[in-house]
Amino acid sequence: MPKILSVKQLYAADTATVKKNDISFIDLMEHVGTLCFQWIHDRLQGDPITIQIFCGTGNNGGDGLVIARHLKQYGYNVKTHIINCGNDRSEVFLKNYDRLKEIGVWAEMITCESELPAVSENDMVVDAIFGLGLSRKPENLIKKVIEHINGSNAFVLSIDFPSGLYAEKSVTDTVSVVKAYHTLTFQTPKLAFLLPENRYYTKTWEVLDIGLDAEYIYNAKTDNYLLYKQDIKPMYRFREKFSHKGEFGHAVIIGGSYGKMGAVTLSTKAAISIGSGLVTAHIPQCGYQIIQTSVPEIMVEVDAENEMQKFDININATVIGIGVGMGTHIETVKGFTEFLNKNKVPLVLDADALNIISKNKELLKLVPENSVLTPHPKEFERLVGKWKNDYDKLKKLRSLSKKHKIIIVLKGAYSAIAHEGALFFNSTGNPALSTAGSGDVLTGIITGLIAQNYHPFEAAKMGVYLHGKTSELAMKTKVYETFIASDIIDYLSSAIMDLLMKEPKVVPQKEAESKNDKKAKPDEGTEMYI
Ligand SMILES: NC(=O)C1=CN([C@@H]2O[C@H](COP(=O)(O)OP(=O)(O)OC[C@H]3O[C@@H](n4cnc5c(N)ncnc54)[C@H](OP(=O)(O)O)[C@@H]3O)[C@@H](O)[C@H]2O)[C@H](O)CC1
Ligand SMILES: [K+]
Repeated sequence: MPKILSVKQLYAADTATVKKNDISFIDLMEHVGTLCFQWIHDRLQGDPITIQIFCGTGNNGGDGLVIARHLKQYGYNVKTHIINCGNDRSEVFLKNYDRLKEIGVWAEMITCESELPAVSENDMVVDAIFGLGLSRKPENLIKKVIEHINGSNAFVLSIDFPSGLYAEKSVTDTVSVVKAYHTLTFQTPKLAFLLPENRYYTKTWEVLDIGLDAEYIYNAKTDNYLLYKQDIKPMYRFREKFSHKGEFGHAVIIGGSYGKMGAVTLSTKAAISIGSGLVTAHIPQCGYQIIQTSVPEIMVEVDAENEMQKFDININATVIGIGVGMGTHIETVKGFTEFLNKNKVPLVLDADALNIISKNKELLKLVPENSVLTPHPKEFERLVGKWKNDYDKLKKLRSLSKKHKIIIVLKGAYSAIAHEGALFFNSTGNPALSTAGSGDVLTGIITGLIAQNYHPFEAAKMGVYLHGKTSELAMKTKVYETFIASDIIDYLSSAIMDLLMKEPKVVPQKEAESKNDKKAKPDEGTEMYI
């Protein structure tokens, strides 16, 4: 599972790599810079645009100088600038400065504002000012350079980090951070890229495997992980030939109120679609016909007329998903409180179940261990109060989950799943999921997975992953705006199939070119994993 390492661990990984792998730091930097150059070259293919490289005087700047040298040697139109960041110059920065001179290139020194080079919107900017080593907010000349880059409208590629963005704390001066289009970050994902407060600093990012010591990374302890397909795939359970619906559990969804029956419709439909053996909707009477007509595959139990009051479930439920569209009527609050007092079944709590708990936090003590809570940020704020910044929010997330031994899915662009003090960030999804009912579907998916005996932690990770994946797969025929919550359910099969497909083999470009005459089979790389 991809680990998100701390700055300290990344520096230690460097040291371990140099020590154990018989490679000097200058060679490591050469390797890193060459990878970045290759990334650029693969995309530009010799395009004569101007590439402006802005370097600091630490090792991030050193990477920039390596990139500049290789680009120059390949005939690119490169302008290299070094920003006077003070008197310190790292040893490998200086070495690469000399290597650049050796091929006849003198980097321009920017020592004052009047020396800022013109940057056109048609240029490409490589930002190699600061990386992991940023120790304070950029000021004076450096801030001016960053503002100049941001004002240019050029395509900005940041090396390792958008300069000015801290790896593990919040930015205090939002204008002194480079706003990159893309960031090539080294070896591991960075926590900073997953936080909404940093959304404007890099539109996209990717991890370059720079070959840091695998043993160090394997043994490094962390509480932050990014979930990818390879982490979810092994969880998937194939059905046996003689299996029957009795083996796949009974999911109950409690919720709904007058005018909000759509939420239960979506949740129950998602629970049955993800494979729960049986599904029952426990709803107010006003929703009876609606649910029976819209989801014929499920059963229905009714409560009071227009909202939930009694919560008298007469089913041997494997798991109960509760709260969607439920409202917070005074009688609902009363009934829900009594329900929590009596209930022993694992729960998935969403929406109004969370809103009711927010108003009486003592209720959290009644939530069974390993239940799953699925708040969106506003619901989470109601539960834990305001946070100072996104790092503080994550701290609150860990501590609430740990304190009550529950799993919390904090929904967002990188939904964070908290379990036993650790955070697991989801990597799938896109803004198409920002649509009404999307959360109700997620509740149904997670509930339906738990019904099938997936551990609630597994169900949360797999559910969030598949939910996100549907939105990616749908973009072949839809756009963000036209994708609605029902589409998530419709695309669940595709998301599961995608999970089971082997990854297409990535052939390095040179190898691919040399094999050009040998035609690839059309279905190569899409073989089923069975
Ligand atoms: N394992 C890897 O990931 C590899 C990373 N590489 C690259 O190295 C950088 C990290 O390099 P480092 O030299 O440690 O740090 P930076 O280049 O980011 O910057 C450090 C220098 O900048 C000064 N600094 C920091 N903040 C400011 C500021 N606001 N204003 C002015 N100057 C600043 C800092 O000064 P101090 O006073 O704090 O000491 C340093 O002089 C990593 O990100 C990768 O790009 C390697 O290429 C290979 C392996
Ligand atoms: K940078």
